[in-house]
Order: sequence, then C-alpha cells, then structure tokens
Amino acid sequence: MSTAMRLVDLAIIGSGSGNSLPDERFDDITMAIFEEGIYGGTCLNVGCIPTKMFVYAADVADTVEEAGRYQVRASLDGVDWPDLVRRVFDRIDPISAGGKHYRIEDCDNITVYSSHVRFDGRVEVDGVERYRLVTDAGDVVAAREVVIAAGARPEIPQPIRESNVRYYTNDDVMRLPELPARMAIMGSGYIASEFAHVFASLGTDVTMIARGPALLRKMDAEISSRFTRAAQQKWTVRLNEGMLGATTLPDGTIRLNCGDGDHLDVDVLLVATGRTPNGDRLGLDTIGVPLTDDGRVPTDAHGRTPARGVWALGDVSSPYQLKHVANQEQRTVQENLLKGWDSPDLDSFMHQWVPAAVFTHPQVATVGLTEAEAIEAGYDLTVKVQEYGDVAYGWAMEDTEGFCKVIADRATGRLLGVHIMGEQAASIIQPAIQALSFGLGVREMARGQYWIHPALPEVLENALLGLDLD
Ligand SMILES: Cc1cc2nc3c(=O)[nH]c(=O)nc-3n(C[C@H](O)[C@H](O)[C@H](O)COP(=O)(O)OP(=O)(O)OC[C@H]3O[C@@H](n4cnc5c(N)ncnc54)[C@H](O)[C@@H]3O)c2cc1C
Ligand SMILES: NC(=O)c1ccc[n+]([C@@H]2O[C@H](COP(=O)([O-])OP(=O)(O)OC[C@H]3O[C@@H](n4cnc5c(N)ncnc54)[C@H](O)[C@@H]3O)[C@@H](O)[C@H]2O)c1
Repeated sequence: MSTAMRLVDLAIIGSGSGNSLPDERFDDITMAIFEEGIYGGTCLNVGCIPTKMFVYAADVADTVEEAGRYQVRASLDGVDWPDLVRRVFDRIDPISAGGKHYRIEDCDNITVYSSHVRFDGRVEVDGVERYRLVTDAGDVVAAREVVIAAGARPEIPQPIRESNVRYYTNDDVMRLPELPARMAIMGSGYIASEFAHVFASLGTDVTMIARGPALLRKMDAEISSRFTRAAQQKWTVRLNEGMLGATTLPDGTIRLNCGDGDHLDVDVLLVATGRTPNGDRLGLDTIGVPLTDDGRVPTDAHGRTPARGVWALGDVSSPYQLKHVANQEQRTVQENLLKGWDSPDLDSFMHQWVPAAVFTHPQVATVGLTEAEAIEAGYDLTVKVQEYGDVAYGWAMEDTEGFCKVIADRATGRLLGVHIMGEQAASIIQPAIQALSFGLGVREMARGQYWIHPALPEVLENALLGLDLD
C-alpha cells in the first residue's frame, strides 16, 4: 500500500475491454489499470469464451444422442465433468495470468492495481485538474483522463439474496467440482438459456424457472414461442413462476418455494436474472456524474461522460451488454483519446443493427427490428418465415425445428429485421447483418449474389425470395 498520490495521464477502470485500450500509440503516456477481479474481465474468464467451450461440449453430446436418427450407432456413456472443467480453465486461466503479467512486467508506462477503485472528486496538481482515484488497498492515483470500463455484475433477486442459500452465477457455476444431478436455473434470458442447454445436454436434470409466460421474451415473438416449445422438449420449463424464497435442507438440498405453494428440490441453484452495470460502485457522485434511469454511466455517441476527460465504454454504460459492442466502443474511445476530447471529428459508437446470438439449443440469432417493433414503428410490413426443413440442407438433416424469419419494408424493399432459430443460426445471419449495415435491398441481396447450393444459408435466401414486395 502506498498513500503517496501517483500522477498518471490516463486511468482505466476494468481490465476486460479496457485492457485492449493501451497499444503502442499510448507508449509515451503514463497509465494505471485497476482490476478488482480476475484479469481480463467477463468475456474471457466467466462469459463468452468459457461458456462457448461448454456449449460446444454440450453440442457434441447432443450430436451423439441424435445419431440414431441418421442410422449411426453411438451412445452417450457419460461426461467427464471434472476433466471438462480442467480442460476449459487450463486454456483460459493462463491467458488471464499472461495478460496481467505482460502489463505488469513488460509495459513500463503502466501500473496495475489489483483492487477495487472509486472516484474521490477532483484535485488540482501543478495547475492541471485531475481525477482523484482511491483503491480499497489505500492507493491514491490522480489522472488527467479516465476510461470507465467497469462492466456489469449478476443481479440477484431479493428473495434469493435474503434466503441465505448457496446459489451460483456465471462467475462460479462453470467450476462446480461435479456435474449436479438436479439444477434449477432462475431466469429465462441469454445466460439461463445457454446454461440450460449445457447442463441438460451433459446429463443434469434441469428446471428453468421463468417469471413470464415464455423464454427469451426480448426476442421476436415467433422466436420466443418456438424456442420455449423446443426447450420444453429438452428440459423442464416452469413458466409464470413466482419465487418466494429458498431454504437449505439438512442434507444440503436447496428447496425453492414457488408462488403456488409448490416447491422444487435441487442440488444447485443457478441465478441468471440479468446483469447490473457497475457504475453504482464508482463514487461517480463525487465528480457529478449521475447514472441513467437504468443504472448505466451516461455517455454521448463518442463515449464522453458529462465529466470532462472521463470516458466510458462497454457493459457499464452501453445499452447493449454484448462483447462485440464493447469491442467496438473500446476502439471508438481508443481513437477518440488520441484525437482529443474536443476534436471535431470524433469516432462514434455503432449502435444501429446490433446483432446477437444465444448459443443454446436450438441456436438463436437476431438483428434489427422484431415484427412487433416494426409494426409499432408504422412500417407497411412484409414478413416471411422459411422453415429449415424446406430448403435442401435442412431437408437432408430432416430438421423439424429451425426457421428463418425476415421482415422487410414493402414500399422500399429494405430489410428491417432477421430472426433465426436453428443449426448455425449465428453464422447464417451474417449476410443479413451486412445487408442492413450497408443498406443493401432485399432483391439485390437475394439475386445479386450466389448462395452456395445446397448450403444452409439457402434458408435466408429463400426467406428473402418469399417476401411480398411492391
Ligand atoms: C455468461 C456470459 C456469457 C456471455 N456470452 C456472450 C457472448 O457469447 N457474446 C457476447 O457478445 N457477449 C457475451 N456476454 C457479454 C460479454 O461478456 C460482455 O458484454 C463483455 O464482456 C463486457 O465487457 P466490458 O469490458 O464492458 O466489461 P468486463 O469484461 O466485465 O470488464 C469489467 C472489469 O472491471 C472490473 N471492475 C469493475 N468495477 C471495478 C472497480 N470499481 N475497480 C476495479 N475494477 C473494477 C471487473 O472486475 C471486470 O473485470 C456474456 C456474458 C456472460 C455473463
Ligand atoms: N450469447 C450472448 O451474446 C450472451 C450470453 C450471455 C449473456 N449475454 C449478455 O449478458 C446479459 C445478461 O444476461 P442474462 O441472461 O442475465 O439477462 P437477460 O436480460 O437476457 O435475461 C434476464 C432474465 O431474468 C428474468 N428476471 C429478471 N429479474 C427476475 C426476477 N426477479 N425473478 C425471476 N426472473 C427474473 C428476466 O425476465 C429475463 O428472462 C444479456 O442481456 C446479454 O446482453 C450475452
């Protein structure tokens, strides 16, 4: 611990997307990086990357389970969970450790503080106004500019918080010492749907507890309803379920008390009910930055917060809690730091046509408006739903679940939204993201290029051809 105030040009709060900021163009300034948790942030350590390693294993298990449909003899004899956990984190942990080691040992102009940090007002040093930052370990840093890249944390509903039962989140569920026999997953969004697939396919008896009438409710209604039906075939889904609380039985079983007087006994409770941005733990009141109504650090389109010299990016401030968005915002703020706060040609966040995918089973991918949003916006719509089973490769697969829904503006022939559920949805949707981003019309997109026959993207091609345009 050092109580002397260290002066730096730039302070970065958070080592997720924040750690990618300093490149060789920043070599001649001094920097501090603050990280209270695992170096490298959510995506690398407890988010996108490890989850997809488990998802891939779950997909392999599903393939074996389904093999008999294709006259392939195979049987799933079991899953070596501890070995799977070891393989995943033997690959991930060294990347985190290596990233931290690199910053500490090889970057002379960067100091890493492994502690929670918060703002403590402003301080003037040699006539220059700086932000005073104080760590829980007692370090004091005064920075001319600050980038807040502090991410988000799991939101835990009050009945669970107050029950004192042991619950898991994405932070620790992937390191369970053994595969649980019974698991309850609270939530019905991205994280709940991905982990339900992982654990159900690897052999756990999964019950998903949704407070609403369907899963993935922020998605287009057709995706939400058809995904809910598909999920009900694979694991137990309790819809419209109020959770009153939970207790731990003497043998360690977690008993969840449901709203209808019923209860559910499980070995592991996983909470996946949204993520709260970490801006509320940064002392932002000391520098006069109020949070938005939904708890985000406010920024303009260039990443500037209301406090001059303080920038923000990623889950702490973005309306999209997605890594590809955090990365784009990071590149934007990086460029803008180099251009300067008052530059007339600052780069901007790209918040139009933000795609997303849920790596569950069946996979889901989405970009643009849902049908309800397009109607609300007043468009004269044309909509086509193309089944996977009705294009060549889907037919070969004898697919019965997958579909691609395209929504377009009848008058202009422009695409408005695309929503896909099924095999490789996250990859098949990419041409639609490109068309929306570059303003390609439906006809041009469908007939102005080849679509490889008989590849699965023909499901998108056929959906486009099925639209009723003026
Ligand atoms: C289970 C899961 C799966 C996901 N899968 C995907 C996916 O497949 N695709 C996708 O696009 N997105 C996915 N996401 C979302 C994605 O992980 C996030 O959008 C992204 O990681 C956000 O990056 P960030 O840099 O904003 O924040 P983070 O990576 O969370 O970094 C913030 C860092 O700041 C640190 N910090 C916070 N406050 C302080 C403080 N006061 N002092 C010091 N340090 C602090 C935190 O410890 C953290 O390490 C997933 C998220 C989860 C939870
Ligand atoms: N593949 C991906 O890109 C991916 C994967 C995981 C997470 N993420 C990101 O992380 C974010 C957080 O994921 P998430 O799944 O936690 O959030 P989410 O917003 O997707 O889903 C939260 C769910 O919790 C439910 N919920 C909220 N409060 C509740 C309560 N008190 N009781 C019962 N249910 C409650 C909501 O109805 C909703 O179904 C996502 O929005 C997404 O942006 C992305």
